[in-house]
Amino acid sequence: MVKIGFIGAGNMARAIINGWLATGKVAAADILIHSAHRQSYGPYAEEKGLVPVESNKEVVEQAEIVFLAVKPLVLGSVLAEIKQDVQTKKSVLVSMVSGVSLAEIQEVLGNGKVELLRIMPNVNVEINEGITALAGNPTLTDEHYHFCEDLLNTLGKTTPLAEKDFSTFVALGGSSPAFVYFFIDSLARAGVKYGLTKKQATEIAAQAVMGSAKKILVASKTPWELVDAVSSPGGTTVAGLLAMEEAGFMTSIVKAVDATIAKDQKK
Ligand SMILES: NC(=O)C1=CN([C@@H]2O[C@H](COP(=O)(O)OP(=O)(O)OC[C@H]3O[C@@H](n4cnc5c(N)ncnc54)[C@H](O)[C@@H]3O)[C@@H](O)[C@H]2O)C=CC1
Ligand SMILES: O=C(O)[C@@H]1CCC=N1
Repeated sequence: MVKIGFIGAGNMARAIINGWLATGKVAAADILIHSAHRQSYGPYAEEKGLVPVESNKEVVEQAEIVFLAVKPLVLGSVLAEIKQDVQTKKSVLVSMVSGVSLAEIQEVLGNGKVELLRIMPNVNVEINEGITALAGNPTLTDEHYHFCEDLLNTLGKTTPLAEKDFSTFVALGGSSPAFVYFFIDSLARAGVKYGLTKKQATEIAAQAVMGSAKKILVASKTPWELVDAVSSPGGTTVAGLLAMEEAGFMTSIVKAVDATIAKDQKK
């Protein structure tokens, strides 16, 4: 089997790995992992049956596909560390690092042609309900692109995306789970204000959000038409919607997207 390596063992690496292990798409023994500190990847590797290795270089030496799951600030030093081995081994590098383009990665790696895939997943890949954007560099073969796409499709949905749109995708797909969790928590907190327990209120709010998202994905109506369908004339929903708008609901969402994009483009 193809060996898959992870450099970085944080939230995103674990979400992807846990998603694969849940479906059996990738065997634990085919996943190699290393990160900055033994205590941050050793116990996790042992718990899941992954193969812990001693250095980033070793990940590249032993894996055909290498996922870069580190923060933008450390990417440069990681690339410098593995540069030689990537050229020799001809590994495919898959970067999920936000705000770093394929051209910037290639520049650090030097002139040799390296197969690169840039992805932007979200944490919901852990429960196989993620959305992941993909952009390959010209060197990436169709075979390797489709292999990675197939791996990522088991984690939810994937979409090919022009690199110029990655910052927008970060806001709408990568960071947005946090925005939605925040919305659910706010709704639940309001339920607590009126006497529900937090657990009860969170379950009600989360189920309502999940059902609403599913409805939008299967309905032939636009979200606005669905809003109208819930809003009975003179009823409770329209009163709530107008209060949300008075508090600037849509503006607050657009501002969140603006700020996310601005931050991504500053990395
Ligand atoms: N958390 C999320 O929801 C998403 C994160 N991303 C991207 O994924 C990347 C990782 O994010 P998280 O997992 O959230 O961060 P994290 O902070 O949870 O994990 C970072 C990992 O990198 C390791 N690390 C640090 N220096 C290292 C080095 N020199 N060599 C090897 N490993 C090293 C750390 O030990 C840690 O395991 C970031 O670039 C982020 O932009 C992309 C999509 C969603
Ligand atoms: O907060 C971040 O920088 C990363 C990118 C997308 C989600 N988390």
